[in-house]
Amino acid sequence: IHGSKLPPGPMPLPIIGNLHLLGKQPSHRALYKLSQRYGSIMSMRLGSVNAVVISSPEAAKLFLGTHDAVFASRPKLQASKYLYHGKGMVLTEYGPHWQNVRKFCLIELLSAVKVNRFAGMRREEIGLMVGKIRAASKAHEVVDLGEVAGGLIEGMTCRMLFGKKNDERFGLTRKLKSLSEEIDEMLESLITEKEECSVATLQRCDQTNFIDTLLSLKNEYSNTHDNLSASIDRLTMKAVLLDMLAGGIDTSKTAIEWILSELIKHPRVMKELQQEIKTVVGDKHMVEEIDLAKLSYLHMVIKEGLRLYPIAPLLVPHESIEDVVINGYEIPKKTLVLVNAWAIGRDPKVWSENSSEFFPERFGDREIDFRGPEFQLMAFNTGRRGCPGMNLGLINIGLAVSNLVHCFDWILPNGMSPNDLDMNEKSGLNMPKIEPLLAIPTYRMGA
Ligand code: HEM
Repeated sequence: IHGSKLPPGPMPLPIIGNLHLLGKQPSHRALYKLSQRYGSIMSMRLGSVNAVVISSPEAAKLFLGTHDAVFASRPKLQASKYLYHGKGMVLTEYGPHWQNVRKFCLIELLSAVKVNRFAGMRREEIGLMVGKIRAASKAHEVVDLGEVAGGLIEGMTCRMLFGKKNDERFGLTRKLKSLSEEIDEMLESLITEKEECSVATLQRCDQTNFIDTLLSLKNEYSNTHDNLSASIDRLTMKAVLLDMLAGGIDTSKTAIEWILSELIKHPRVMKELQQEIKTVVGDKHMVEEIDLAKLSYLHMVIKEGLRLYPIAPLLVPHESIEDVVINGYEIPKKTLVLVNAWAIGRDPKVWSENSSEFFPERFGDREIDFRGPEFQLMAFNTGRRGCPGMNLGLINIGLAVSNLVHCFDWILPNGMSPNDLDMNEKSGLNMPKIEPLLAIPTYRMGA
């Protein structure tokens, strides 16, 4: 395929291609600026790799809707080489192995039924979090809300996957960033420990966690030629567990931190939300999972937060599995596709001139949802490669945010005004906040 029919884009340099254009600011911002010049379907060369960057809902609909199947693979990244050789889900190329693993996870871990089974556990963890913040409130201490959210989500995720938390093997956030060998050792020992457990011990557990499910499925099917069990070898088990940890913890933690930052910055929205929660939960001291469906303003707040801060601002890179012509442009096989969810979330053509403001009411009279057919709210992407943990993620965020604002009022330390809150994001795949959100809680439920 010759250059003339590729989508427009900046002229590449030898060897580095256009990499120099990504420069100092976060890539989603740099790519947004370039797209304003070259268009919402833009060619780039990232080193020696052909890439296309998508920056409007219409273009996203073409690539991830109409031609979803063509773009359902992932490029081979450096990381996937040593982290279990693409045996998991997130970075695994399109094919039967990825299909089996994804199906298995959707049925055995992430379906509404399975997620619901852990409601009691989540309630316990929320209770522990509220208790800790209450103690901080009594002592007039400053709380790092990102850290609190991270601890909560890590605890809930580990209990779902492993049936326990707070083991000296954890400390995951640190480990995920360090050597893969260390992670491997941790997962290996967690699986072995379960394997060595007697059936009686396993049956005593009231909730079956994901490792148990993986192991029992393997035994159940080991004499058949079932695709699923053939797929679930030791390496796959570890790869999948790692994907769940990596995909599920930092994303929700970062989302909670951004949403609370915006709430503290906008006292009007905070009051409105606290009022809605009070009306729905009445005298209850905690918001429960069954209340979430009735909290429509909370959902608007969460959507607005993820519109402005899509935690994976360029999603996860997609790759095409065959040549395809879109809008007259020829897109060759093995093109890397980046979808700029951040740019789509701030496009004034979709969200009007106040697109960079935090204004949850914009969802009041519009039917825009994460699953929407028009690809405006792309934080999860709901196509073939879309986030399989969306429902779980939304429950976790909903529970954390609602309880943090129902149980506590928050002010900034050292007399800082909400207007001065730093809202800049770091470069990185999951747009973390540069400055941690520090705030002082006051318990709202009486003494
Ligand atoms: C706020 C919370 C979350 C956000 C914003 C989020 C966002 C995303 C995004 C943007 C993708 C890539 C979609 C694409 O490339 O088209 C993704 C994929 C994925 N997410 Fe999430 N996610 C969240 C929570 C979770 C949770 C709780 C889990 C599981 C416990 C999870 C597991 C995964 C996995 C396994 C994939 C890879 C899917 C595949 O390649 O087939 N995510 N997520």
